[in-house]
Amino acid sequence: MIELKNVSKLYGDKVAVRDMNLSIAAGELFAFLGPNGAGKTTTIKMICGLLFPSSGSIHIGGYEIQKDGDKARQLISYVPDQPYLYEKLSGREFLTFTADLYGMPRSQSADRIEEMIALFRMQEFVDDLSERYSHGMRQRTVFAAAMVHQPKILIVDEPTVGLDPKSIRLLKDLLREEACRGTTVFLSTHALDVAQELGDRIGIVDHGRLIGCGSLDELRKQASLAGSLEEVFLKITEESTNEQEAAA
Ligand SMILES: Nc1ncnc2c1ncn2[C@@H]1O[C@H](COP(=O)(O)OP(=O)(O)OP(=O)(O)O)[C@@H](O)[C@H]1O
Repeated sequence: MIELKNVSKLYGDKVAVRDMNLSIAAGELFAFLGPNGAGKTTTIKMICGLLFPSSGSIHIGGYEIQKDGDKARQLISYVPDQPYLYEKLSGREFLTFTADLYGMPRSQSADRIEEMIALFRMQEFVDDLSERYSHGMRQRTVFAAAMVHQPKILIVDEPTVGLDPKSIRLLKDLLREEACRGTTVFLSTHALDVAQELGDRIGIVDHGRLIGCGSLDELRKQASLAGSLEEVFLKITEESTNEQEAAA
């Protein structure tokens, strides 16, 4: 569903993503990890078609993102780490606006919007202006909007930051259910417990390179460790840093 072939991205001389190859199947929940500045956001922006690779190719549902960007983007919803809303719209108006943008007929979108309001427990605030929303309410509204047109691919950046434990549980269950329904979920996070609990596979990126990719057991083998994802992550990234330093 998501296919990156030899993808690199340069900002001037700075290599943000280096020769990345990655294939993510339909219905997979893929967790993407990496230290600050590793290249995660750049990779996400390229998958969403917001940035183009300097070299290599990206296919989304079979569509090449540079040639068939509109068709590829139609399959994707992106939930950024900062939930942005139009302050003078209510949550319900924002959901309607989003459904309109995706070309959903009003007869179809009305029921789907009600479903999303119930799923994200937005009933109490959905008709208030979003300028009054707390961070958690904003996050839930942005998620509901991202899912209103039933995207085949859901890309989420740091979804649990600033949420209370109940909302985190709701979100984790939802992402798992979406994947079970066949949605491809690409989850970028620093929360290793979330990645360990949810990820079918985990990709570790460092200095723009994919330095580990597989199930937790496969990553444990790579690190020669039987520990938690945190221990495995630290070992793999430390080895990568040592290699970089030796090469330099
Ligand atoms: N617009 C830009 N111009 C120049 N350099 C950039 C730009 N955006 C990102 N970079 C650089 O590219 C590298 C990768 O950045 P990116 O934002 O993709 O990392 P990240 O893994 O998302 O980091 P974080 O976890 O801190 O959000 C960093 O060295 C960053 O400084």
